Amino acid sequence: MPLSDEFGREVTGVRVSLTDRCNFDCVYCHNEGLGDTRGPMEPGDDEMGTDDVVRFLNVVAEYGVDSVKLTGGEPMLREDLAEIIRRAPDSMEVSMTTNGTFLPGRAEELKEAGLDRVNVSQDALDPEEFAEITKSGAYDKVMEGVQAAVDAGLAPVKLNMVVFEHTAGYVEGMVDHVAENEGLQLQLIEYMPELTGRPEWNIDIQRVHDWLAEIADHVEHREMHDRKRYFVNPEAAESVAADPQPSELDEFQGGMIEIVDPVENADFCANCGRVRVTHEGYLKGCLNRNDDLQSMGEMSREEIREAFEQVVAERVPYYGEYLVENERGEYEINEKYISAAD
Ligand SMILES: Nc1nc2c(ncn2[C@@H]2O[C@H](COP(=O)(O)OP(=O)(O)OP(=O)(O)O)[C@@H](O)[C@H]2O)c(=O)[nH]1
Ligand SMILES: C[S@@+](CC[C@H](N)C(=O)[O-])C[C@H]1O[C@@H](n2cnc3c(N)ncnc32)[C@H](O)[C@@H]1O
Ligand code: SF4
Ligand code: SF4
Repeated sequence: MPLSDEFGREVTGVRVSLTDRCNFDCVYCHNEGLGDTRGPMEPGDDEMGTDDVVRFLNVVAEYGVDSVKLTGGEPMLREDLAEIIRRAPDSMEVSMTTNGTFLPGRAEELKEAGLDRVNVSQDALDPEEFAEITKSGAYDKVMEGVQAAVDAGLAPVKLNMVVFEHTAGYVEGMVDHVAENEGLQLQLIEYMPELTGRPEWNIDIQRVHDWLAEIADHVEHREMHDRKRYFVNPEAAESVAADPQPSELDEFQGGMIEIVDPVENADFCANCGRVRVTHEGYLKGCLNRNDDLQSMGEMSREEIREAFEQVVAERVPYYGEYLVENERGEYEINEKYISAAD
């Protein structure tokens, strides 16, 4: 039976950041709240070891956690990635979010190890625009990586595109791209300035919703985060039942566009059921907070249990509870959490 926080939010998933290292330097990167990705590429002493990650997953599986997202930094920089996946509990769906550069030649091996699916970050279809955003010349590798993931059956392969000032003009092209290419789906992620600053890069995500609603044949709500999914490929949309089961939607292969819009969205936070783990082995109840880190000590099973129960008990929806709207419509820290934020 999954644990719930005092806002009735069950925790059924974990997001594990395997490293804060990365071979890219994306201009928008929040690095899951862990600071700058730049620095040495060699494994740091501070990273959780293979056994710690596996032990953690086994303990939380006992609490009904049935999915894990491996992320980073760039999770494919971890040499023990396949081993972690292989030793993850069978009861868990294992997915990964990656920049895709290391997928060529390795996607098959990860699939065999038990990886179910991948999300690959891709913010533009043009190599120069791509380089401008990621500060990397690895465009061809990423395109190859996406194809390698499709070929290996890591489905659905979701392309993650951050929608902000630099990319707003590429959204239409990306929508066409996934509609035309079988095996791909698109996640349009609202730029989150909370950890990175630059609020002037924000675009109005509602305009993207409105545009997709106009061209979509079918619209669904995903339970997680109350996210909206638009089905834009007419032929593909017809193959979805009138009242599809979530599993059918997950299998949908073409023209599906999901919007991830967490910014100032209390409904998104009210439906948030995932706890995070930093590469150093700290639990974290919310992406946007840095005052809720919970140590797992030496990561014995008992310490993991205690810390996990505590972090769940202390989870708070960020928008709507930790931050509340004032009379001017701006979000500010709820008075009852002000001492925690100091
Ligand atoms: N604020 C906030 N943003 C999130 C949350 N989950 C995902 N995001 C944003 O969406 C980005 C992409 O998430 P992914 O790692 O691809 O995974 P996902 O979309 O959440 O999960 P799946 O759709 O199940 O693959 C994250 O890096 C965040 O920017 C969340 O719980 N809170
Ligand atoms: C931090 S990255 C880690 C995994 C991997 N390196 C990658 O890029 O896919 C995870 C996701 O966060 C997204 N992301 C990073 N910074 C963001 C921001 N400020 N706003 C919205 N999404 C962001 C990225 O686009 C990526 O899809
Ligand atoms: S690839 Fe991922 S972790 Fe690396 S800089 Fe880009 S968004 Fe951040
Ligand atoms: S509560 Fe935090 S982690 Fe959950 S959706 Fe809101 S901002 Fe994201």
